[in-house]
Amino acid sequence: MTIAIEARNVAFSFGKTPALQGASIAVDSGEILAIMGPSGSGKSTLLHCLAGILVPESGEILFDGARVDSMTEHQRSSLRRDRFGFVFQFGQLVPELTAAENVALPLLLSGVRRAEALRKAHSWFERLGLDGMEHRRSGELSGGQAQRVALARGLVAGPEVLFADEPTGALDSLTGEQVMELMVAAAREQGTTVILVTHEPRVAAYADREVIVRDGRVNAPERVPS
Ligand SMILES: Nc1ncnc2c1ncn2[C@@H]1O[C@H](COP(=O)(O)OP(=O)(O)OP(=O)(O)O)[C@@H](O)[C@H]1O
Repeated sequence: MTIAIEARNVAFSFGKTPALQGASIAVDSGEILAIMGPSGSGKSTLLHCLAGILVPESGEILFDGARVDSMTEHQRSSLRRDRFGFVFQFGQLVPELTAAENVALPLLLSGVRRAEALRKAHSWFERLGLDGMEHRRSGELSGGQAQRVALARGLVAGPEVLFADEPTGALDSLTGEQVMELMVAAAREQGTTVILVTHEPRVAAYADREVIVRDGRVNAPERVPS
């Protein structure tokens, strides 16, 4: 197995609040990893450090042989745009844009021509059960539909790593499972590595592996003796 992305002994604080205190994790290429753990344990901070959104105070982030933590802001921004995809808890669609324009956004930002970007965006609607929703704005979509649009936006540019922070957190459990099924199927098809933060065991069950973050460090899950 090739390692896609790795955190080595990463520390990060918000002012005097330590969020990560020596967190290490290596994620295999194509692996779907669930990061679990109590509220405030550092899950989102770890995701943000891996994704090059936050820069660790110490430790290393490695992606495809490169040190993400020592890149310039411009390099990290290009990395996020060109090689990573993101899905957040509240879809965070741009309300002024149609669903199709929202999905096309990462392609437009990478310089793909508008017609081509919209064509690629449209192909995701049928795939995610969103036929006919292309021209709606986010206010005209249900929570589950909006989150599927956000998922399409996260995957449309064929990212090597998809970062998903509580992607089902705002959905009821059935809708959440539908989003997870689509996410896992699309990721497997594209060979995308997925790093998923969730506090829901039913959501984590879709992953190949679960780790637990406690007090800013990563542990393997505790096994209940049988
Ligand atoms: N922007 C911020 N400013 C100040 N402190 C923060 C900020 N973001 C997170 N923290 C603190 O850092 C620690 C880790 O937060 P983080 O959001 O990574 O935890 P989490 O495990 O993702 O929590 P949750 O499950 O509640 O989302 C917590 O003590 C939190 O209060």
